[in-house]
Amino acid sequence: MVNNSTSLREIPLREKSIVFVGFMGVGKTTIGRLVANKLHRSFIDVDQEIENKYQMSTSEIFKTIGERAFREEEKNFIIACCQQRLKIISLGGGAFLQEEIRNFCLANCIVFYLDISWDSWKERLSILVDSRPVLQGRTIEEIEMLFHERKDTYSDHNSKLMTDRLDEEEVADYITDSLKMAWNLYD
Ligand SMILES: Nc1ncnc2c1ncn2[C@@H]1O[C@H](COP(=O)(O)OP(=O)(O)O)[C@@H](O)[C@H]1O
Ligand SMILES: O=C(O)C1=C[C@@H](OP(=O)(O)O)[C@@H](O)[C@H](O)C1
Ligand SMILES: [Mg+2]
Repeated sequence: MVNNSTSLREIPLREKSIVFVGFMGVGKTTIGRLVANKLHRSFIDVDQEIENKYQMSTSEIFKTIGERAFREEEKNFIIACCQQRLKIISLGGGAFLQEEIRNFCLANCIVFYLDISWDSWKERLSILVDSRPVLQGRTIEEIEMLFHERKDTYSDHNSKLMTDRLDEEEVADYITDSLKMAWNLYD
């Protein structure tokens, strides 16, 4: 369920943009796109926006302009998108490490945390590693440590779903239904 916390009062709840956060590979991009289709809202994937701007993959951006510059772009894009209403926005998994981004998203949007257990996540590693520069050159033990460290980062959110054992459609349906329920309850 979505909490009707005080920070969600200024904009009507049903007009707030929805922001998906969670560890890389949990499904933010895939689920965000599906939820946007189901709710007839436009979808913004922040990584895709940055890739379009630079005409490069995220891995190439990390290699050429560097992670620090990527993080600055990420912050600027997120702050711009989160000022818009009625959007579905998927962040990159590292974005919530920046306090400014966290605070801005929580103050202006509904933050939806997609969670996954380590056991389920590690089955996806082989399909993720080539496109996720943060995973490259790390041992599985280092990745597991990063996975657990990052959990704290996502602890500030308005709503959360454990996605283990749910396929993409099931996750998107659950989220769409819970949002509609919250809108009917609180707005
Ligand atoms: N609930 C799910 N069950 C199984 N696979 C999933 C699920 N959600 C996403 N995936 C798959 O996991 C991979 C990473 O998804 P993606 O949406 O790119 O994650 P993120 O944006 O969080 O990095 C994709 O291959 C996607 O199809
Ligand atoms: O967790 C991270 O630091 C990152 C996650 C990626 O996005 P996804 O979470 O969509 O994979 C992308 O922003 C970049 O590779 C860095
Ligand atoms: Mg993504």
